[in-house]
Amino acid sequence: MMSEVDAAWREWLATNVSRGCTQESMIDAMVQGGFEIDAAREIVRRAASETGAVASVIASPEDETRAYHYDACPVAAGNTVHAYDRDVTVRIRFERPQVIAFDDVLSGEECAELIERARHRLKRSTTVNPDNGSEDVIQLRTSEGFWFQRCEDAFIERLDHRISALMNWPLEHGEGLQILHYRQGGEYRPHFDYFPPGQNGSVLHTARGGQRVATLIVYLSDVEGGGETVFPDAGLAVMARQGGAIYFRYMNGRRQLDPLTLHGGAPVTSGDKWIMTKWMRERPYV
Ligand SMILES: O=C(O)CCC(=O)C(=O)O
Ligand SMILES: [Fe+2]
Repeated sequence: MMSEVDAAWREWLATNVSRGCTQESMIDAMVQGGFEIDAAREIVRRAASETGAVASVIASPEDETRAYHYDACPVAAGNTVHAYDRDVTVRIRFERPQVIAFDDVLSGEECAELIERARHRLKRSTTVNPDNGSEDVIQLRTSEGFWFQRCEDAFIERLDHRISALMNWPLEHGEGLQILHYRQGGEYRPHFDYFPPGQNGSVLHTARGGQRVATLIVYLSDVEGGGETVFPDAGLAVMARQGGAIYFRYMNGRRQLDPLTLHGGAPVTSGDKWIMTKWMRERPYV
């Protein structure tokens, strides 16, 4: 457990406070980064009062525009999107944060094939260590995962093309598809998919392709109980339904990051949960 706030964490705190992040979201991120919850609460409270005092002295009209600016929705208006080789149904559009839920991104057969291919190749999921960028197994993320190489064969290539068309973002900017399996009791506590600016570990991850800009999570199975994707600061929960997906965007054209995209996978109370995730980067991921 960490209790010391080094220079990188200090900068991260100051940036997030001035950007208007909620204290709860910062506390969550610090706990994910290895801090004890009470220490994180106290550190965030102190940072908010210090930075808040400075900010109020230097406040200018510009500060009001520092809140995350929402660019136009990445998915064109309409009830269906033609994505490469498939018509995908739009279910829900949410503006703040920018979240879109879809049905029929994958067929039942495609979901089953992905699960079969991944089943024997799963490894316990890791999380990025904020200090040194290494991938650690921690309790906050109890699932098993497997990565496909981008376009590794004809089947995966077709899905990579479809997902890139759906996300309206170049295929070359995408990480390889990741499969995750949660058993009963498995969960992924609230976190950001972007690499927190100002953390040493983030440097390693953004060296290739830059920052993450958006996520697509495809549900490969229905879940008997629990397992919804939750956005605690937005008061939003999306149920896992086989073939459906959720798209959320957190970096805009000004390179601001949207703290409202704090999200997690709620505990699976009954049955299994399988998902497939695509993360898009700001630049080609090569
Ligand atoms: O399991 C979920 O619904 C969320 C997964 C997630 O947030 C992630 O893999 O980054
Ligand atoms: Fe995530």
